[in-house]
Amino acid sequence: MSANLLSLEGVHTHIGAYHILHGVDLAVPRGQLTMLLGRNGAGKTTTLRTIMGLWHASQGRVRFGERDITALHTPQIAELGIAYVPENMGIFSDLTVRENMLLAARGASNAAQMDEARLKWIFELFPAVQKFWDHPAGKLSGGQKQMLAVSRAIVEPRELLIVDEPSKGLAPAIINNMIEAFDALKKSGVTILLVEQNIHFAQRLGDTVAVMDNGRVVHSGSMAAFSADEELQRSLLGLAL
Ligand SMILES: Nc1ncnc2c1ncn2[C@@H]1O[C@H](COP(=O)(O)OP(=O)(O)OP(=O)(O)O)[C@@H](O)[C@H]1O
Repeated sequence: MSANLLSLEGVHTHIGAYHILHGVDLAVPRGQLTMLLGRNGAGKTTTLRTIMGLWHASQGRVRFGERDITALHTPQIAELGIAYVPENMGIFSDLTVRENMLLAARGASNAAQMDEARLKWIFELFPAVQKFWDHPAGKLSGGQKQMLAVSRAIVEPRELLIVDEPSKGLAPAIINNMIEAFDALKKSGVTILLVEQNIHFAQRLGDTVAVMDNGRVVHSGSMAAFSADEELQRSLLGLAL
């Protein structure tokens, strides 16, 4: 069994006439939390969308475990055990938190059919999901919406959880809650890939780091080594952690 749950090898992605990814090599080690960093427009979201089959690689390979998923369609990729929370979170504002959760739970037509132990575990990770269970999701704060989005993604067991900018626009206290929740998720054995702009969030949670620039991964390694190298951070991100 490979040490990497997910890997991209030489991935090129075109969006219409634009050549966006120029040979992305990325490894997401099993059981770890990998942070994908990079300046605005570096290609992070495009990389996530290519993994999920929302864009298709024009060259290169995406592997999930032993499987080549490069040409699969998004529902097949999700079915294999990958959950994806896009930047806009995909929440239905007019539906209640409960209804949003139900839509994500395959096979459950009412809350009583959702896996009770799993739901209890999600409520422990994200108490706001329980607190606002019967409220319209549109009324939740930004942080609560993000918690609901991640809860939806894990309502069914998944091997890999991919989240685009989970800390975006959140107040520091809420960011701390998110950090605790992702830490608990990681301890439960889920492999996680996060795109982040918040460098402190990245540093506190990441085991592994990959930095993108101009449609390529230009650095990868341990987060500890990256955190200790201010010069490298400055040259890749234009700032120090
Ligand atoms: N639908 C699209 N059509 C044309 N160009 C696009 C499209 N989506 C993204 N791009 C371009 O691709 C490049 C990479 O965008 P992407 O969203 O992947 O970057 P990112 O690293 O996630 O940036 P950010 O941190 O700002 O979200 C950018 O130059 C962007 O303008």
